[in-house]
Amino acid sequence: MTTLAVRDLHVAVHSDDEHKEILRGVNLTIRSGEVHAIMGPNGTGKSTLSETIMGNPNYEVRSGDITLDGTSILDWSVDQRARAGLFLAMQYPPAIAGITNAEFIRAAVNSRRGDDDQVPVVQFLQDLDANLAKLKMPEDMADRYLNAGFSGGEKKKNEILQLLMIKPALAILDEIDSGLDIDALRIVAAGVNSMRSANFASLIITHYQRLLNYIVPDVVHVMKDGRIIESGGPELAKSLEHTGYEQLSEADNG
Ligand SMILES: Nc1ncnc2c1ncn2[C@@H]1O[C@H](COP(=O)(O)OP(=O)(O)OP(=O)(O)O)[C@@H](O)[C@H]1O
Repeated sequence: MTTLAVRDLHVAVHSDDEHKEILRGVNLTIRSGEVHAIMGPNGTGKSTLSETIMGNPNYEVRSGDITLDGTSILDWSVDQRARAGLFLAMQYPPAIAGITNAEFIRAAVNSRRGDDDQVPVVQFLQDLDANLAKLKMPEDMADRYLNAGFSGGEKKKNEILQLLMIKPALAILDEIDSGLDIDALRIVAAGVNSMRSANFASLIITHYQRLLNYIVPDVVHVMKDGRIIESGGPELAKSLEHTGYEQLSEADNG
């Protein structure tokens, strides 16, 4: 069982000429078995939160804490966080020439499993083929360089392929629905839903209620101006579709 807690988190971003505070006191607790969604206007800090949880050094934690099962992870490297079970499906996954998709995924799977428990090659390939089929991805996508020349939708599916292979304890999915056609959206959502269990937690960042019709979250949060200003059940996402974000104010922040 895993509990990720974010406590009064203030984060600034390193840019050339300024140190702008993007997150201004975020509080969030996600436990195994739960799926949380974060919605909110553009530029409000959703990706900043996900990158900070994963340990991207471009984001500077000014104050507050992020804990995994009660232990602060602020000093942990990205690698340590990944080995502890955190996973980020990125909004803009980078392409890496020279490393095939299969090599990358195998290295990630083995890193998560540890030196004493490396995945046997045959088992890895069987698992990979099964998950490629599940996501309706052509088999040759495993042998292509990571994300090189992948379409927008293929990149998103590939992030979910990694999710299914690595089997993290807590997955942050940053706009995995953007750029997906309707069929791909269903396939990706089914892939995520197949991971749902008492041992898996997820934080889903999305702009669209539509994704949440397929992956029904336990909790929906609204982030605005670097804070979570409202939390509720799946019905909150539905009402936002009608009302938008304008009427929500920071005064609602608990
Ligand atoms: N590396 C960076 N350099 C400069 N500004 C940055 C950087 N990263 C993020 N920001 C700024 O921080 C703010 C929050 O960005 P972030 O990507 O977290 O928002 P978001 O809520 O995920 O937005 P969207 O819904 O549009 O994806 C934005 O104003 C963005 O321009």
